Amino acid sequence: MIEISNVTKVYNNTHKAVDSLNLTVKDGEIFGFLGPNGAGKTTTIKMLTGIIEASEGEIRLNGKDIKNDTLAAKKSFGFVPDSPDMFLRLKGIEYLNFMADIYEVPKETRKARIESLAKRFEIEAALGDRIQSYSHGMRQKIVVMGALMHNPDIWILDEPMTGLDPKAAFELKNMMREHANSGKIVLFSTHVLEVAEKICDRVAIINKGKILFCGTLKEMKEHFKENESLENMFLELTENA
Ligand SMILES: Nc1ncnc2c1ncn2[C@@H]1O[C@H](COP(=O)(O)OP(=O)(O)OP(=O)(O)O)[C@@H](O)[C@H]1O
Repeated sequence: MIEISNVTKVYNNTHKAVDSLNLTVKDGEIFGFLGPNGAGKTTTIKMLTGIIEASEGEIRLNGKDIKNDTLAAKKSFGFVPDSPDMFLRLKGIEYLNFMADIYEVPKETRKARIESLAKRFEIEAALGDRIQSYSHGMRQKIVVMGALMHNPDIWILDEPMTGLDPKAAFELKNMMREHANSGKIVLFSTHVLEVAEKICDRVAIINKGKILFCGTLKEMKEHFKENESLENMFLELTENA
């Protein structure tokens, strides 16, 4: 379970990027975090993953407080940031082994995991190449693979579909569904409404740091007018905020 309680982030003592956010993500859910540019999605994800500290409030991942029990909390999730441009000098396989080392994944387990993920993402042939020679989509794939090396209960992904070709996006969506169906959590941010519409069990819509709506897509459709496209609902939500 992910529990976000009264979380606020103020940048430079002036700019409130996230304002008194409350959110609970339950086991078995794919949870979409939706919002326009600058809404506060990445800021929330950075607080969730312990990259930055909340100005106020509390965040727990599987009961572990990200501020006071950081290591235990961090072990429970795998994180895919919004830019995959990192560790460019490493070869793909070196990066995966590096991630597996950090999370103390036994040699045999990691080998099987790398083989199975590489096959799914059709990246086997490139694992011996440096990441700097990869396309954006290939970098995205290797970062996703790295985040999954320790088989985390909670997946946290910031705009994960960006740059993936249709086959890879399809595979990732299937993997997200399988993970949620096994009783685990997937939380991801997006401003691509169709992605959320297709795979999320619940969504939260955030704008100007505040949650405007949280619930199932069905509830959202009922909440607004029947049969209206998510895009219209989304515009309605954000325009009048
Ligand atoms: N390090 C920072 N210092 C100051 N302000 C910041 C910082 N990071 C983000 N902001 C501001 O906080 C607000 C929320 O930004 P954030 O990156 O969380 O939005 P987002 O929903 O992820 O947007 P996008 O979809 O464009 O990535 C924006 O107004 C942004 O300019």
